[in-house]
Amino acid sequence: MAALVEEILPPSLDATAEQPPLFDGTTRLYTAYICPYAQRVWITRNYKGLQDKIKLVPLNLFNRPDWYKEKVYSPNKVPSLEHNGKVIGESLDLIKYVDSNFEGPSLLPNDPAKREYAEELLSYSDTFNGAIISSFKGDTAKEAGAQFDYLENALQKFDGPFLLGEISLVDIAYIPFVERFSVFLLEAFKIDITEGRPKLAAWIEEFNKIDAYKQTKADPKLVVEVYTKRFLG
Ligand SMILES: N[C@@H](CCC(=O)N[C@@H](CS)C(=O)NCC(=O)O)C(=O)O
Repeated sequence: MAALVEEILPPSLDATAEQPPLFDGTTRLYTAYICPYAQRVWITRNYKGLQDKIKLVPLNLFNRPDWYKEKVYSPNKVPSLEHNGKVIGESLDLIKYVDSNFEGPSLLPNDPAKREYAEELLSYSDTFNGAIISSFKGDTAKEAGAQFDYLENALQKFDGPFLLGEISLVDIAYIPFVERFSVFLLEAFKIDITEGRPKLAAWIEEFNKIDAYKQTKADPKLVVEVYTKRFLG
């Protein structure tokens, strides 16, 4: 369940910050507020009501503390999760890990047909993101449009506003990216991704009602700034 009271978010740690204790029994999500991969795990944690069980350790990715790579997680990326004496990474693995190793509502249905489709959609997410990012330097409307059509079609497969009907890890895997692409495409290309895609529009609207998600949304101004620099520079 979503927390009723809005969580006060801790400040991001930069290169000057001291390392929090490691393996002291606290479960920690090393994250960055701007990172869509980390946001997947953050939403999962919030949705399952694990705010008191999984502590957020936000990092400033532009001025990262050396101890993160040296002592915590050598790939030096976020997200990573410190739990039970080890640190593990990769957002798609982490959302499944958090779903199956912690309490709270399950975020994967038991229905085998839905499970199979979940895997298909999860493994498609890198292709989806990659195609949209490369569309920024190509025929944006056509190439990005094809990816949003894919989601629009996927949303028609099961009854209900979410990809498997009910909300699941699959929706949580896509929303951080759709959120950023939607802001950036509108601002930089005047493309409204919901135009002519009623299912996608309803999906985004449903998400915006969920506190577990709302609290994780990225600052749209920062998204535009970072994306413009990274993809149009
Ligand atoms: N495949 C990874 C990707 C994580 C990732 O690329 N995170 C970015 C921030 S959004 C990062 O930490 N980049 C820092 C770097 O690559 O040095 C996952 O799904 O968790």
